[in-house]
Amino acid sequence: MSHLTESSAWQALSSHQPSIKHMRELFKEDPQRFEKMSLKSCGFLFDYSKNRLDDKALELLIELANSANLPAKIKAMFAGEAINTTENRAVLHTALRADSNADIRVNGENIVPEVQQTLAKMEQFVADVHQGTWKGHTGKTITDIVSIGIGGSFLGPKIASQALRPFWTGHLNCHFVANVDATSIVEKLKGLDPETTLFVMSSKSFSTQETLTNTLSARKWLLDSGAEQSAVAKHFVAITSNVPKATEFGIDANNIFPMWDWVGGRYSMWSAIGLPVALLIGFNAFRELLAGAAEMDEHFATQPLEQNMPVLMGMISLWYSNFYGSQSQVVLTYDHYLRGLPAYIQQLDMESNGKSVNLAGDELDYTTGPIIWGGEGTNGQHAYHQLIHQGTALIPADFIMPLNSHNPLGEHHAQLASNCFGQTQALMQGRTYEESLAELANSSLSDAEKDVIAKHKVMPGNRPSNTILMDKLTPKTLGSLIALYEHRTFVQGAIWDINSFDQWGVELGKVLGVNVLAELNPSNQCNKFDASTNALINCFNSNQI
Ligand SMILES: O=P(O)(O)OC[C@H]1O[C@](O)(CO)[C@@H](O)[C@@H]1O
Repeated sequence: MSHLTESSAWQALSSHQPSIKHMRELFKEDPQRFEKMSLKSCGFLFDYSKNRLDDKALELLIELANSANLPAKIKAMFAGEAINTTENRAVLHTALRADSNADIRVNGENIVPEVQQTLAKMEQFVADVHQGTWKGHTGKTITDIVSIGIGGSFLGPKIASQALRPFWTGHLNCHFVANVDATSIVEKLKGLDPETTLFVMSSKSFSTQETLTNTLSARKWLLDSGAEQSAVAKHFVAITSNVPKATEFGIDANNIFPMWDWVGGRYSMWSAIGLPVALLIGFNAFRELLAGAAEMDEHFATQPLEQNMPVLMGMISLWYSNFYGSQSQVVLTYDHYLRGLPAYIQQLDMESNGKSVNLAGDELDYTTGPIIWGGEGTNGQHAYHQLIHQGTALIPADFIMPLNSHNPLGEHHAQLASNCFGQTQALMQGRTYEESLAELANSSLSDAEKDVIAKHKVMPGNRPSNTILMDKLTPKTLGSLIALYEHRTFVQGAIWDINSFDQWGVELGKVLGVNVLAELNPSNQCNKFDASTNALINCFNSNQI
């Protein structure tokens, strides 16, 4: 057994779990349950009362967090300790949104001035593009941004741009290209004018195959339109921590926005990786996004564990993973602008906490990161909610909804809200056999038929959910929301004693992919690999038309 599973809090949680009553009972017994199990902070109402929790379970979860030294680990992250131990790096996405007077040190040096300088460079660039001072090579004003990047260098800017559509200034349109599948870039470039298109190339490492290939194709598209080589400087900017490689690639040194090895890719939208967002919503709004995240940082760093939103979210999610065998969790956004958020949280959480060894490298005897998925409500209600309500898997859900719509139209928003709240209620209370039977009382079915149908209509209930409400979706609330999930991910990694900040699991596929690429040639008969891989390669080689 590991240190964690041997701990008294873990053992006590295991023994206590079977005694937790159905949530229906818990709500009946305690009229104060919502007041006790909800929290208001950073512009959110966080309702966690519809969970399989009683006072004792909550107390023990906080005890587990304490026994895993969570408070000290939070301090270590904010202080810039090298908590990404396998890469010997600090983890300081929080420094990207820290106050300009803050003093945060990496290897003895305050990194805040450098962060501020980069923000100033971004601000100037946004102003130049918006005011038309920055022009394309034929002197025309830029109208379209094409952002090229993948993973953390794509999902953050993409979902933030989508979420903040009502805040776009109207100066620009933006298109995102991530996949190496040519269809992605070809379709995005259709209808764009090379003279008025600016490419923002985002790659922390400047070595990601997809991003380099797409950038080369973008450059070819520009040059094929008749532009001279010198035009590249007017149409390409890059964000990277590998400045030498970017200049070697041909990006003008003045057009490079730095980032740093102490920012993880999936935590990087607050750095210059967020440039497409700033170009769309303007720099003041971008600063609001940072301010929202900073507010959540402050909350996370200072609030006691039992009133700390990311801590509660993290511990509740861990409760289901480790003590109920739940393998998946769902994020349901009741807001069309937030439809991309589940995919973002999926990468954030699964790339961070999809690990099977602890910091010392020992294999774990407990479950880590769950499968995160989700989508937009109410659409999901007519697709996968059936399984969440009546399937055999336990899938805790996060419901996220702004109280006010950017598009108030008739009864739409009230209907959206009623669906959101109704779903959390149905998941919690379910429907008993007796209730199902009663619903059939006036039907013409025989008693035997009623019995069968009633059994099919039974919903077990006791299915957990959190609800996160905010007044309105704004740059600030979006910043707080994303930071909330970042810190939730951190909390779980800290308890599980894993490194949430490396991603060795994605490396092998990249390396093998390069070896395979060398074999893809119509005149080649491959026999270097296993029988399946050889056959797939040879099928490809012999079918090129
Ligand atoms: O920004 P880069 O270096 O191009 O990397 C892109 C993405 O690739 C990964 O390394 C692995 O998928 C992510 O963590 C990262 O965000």
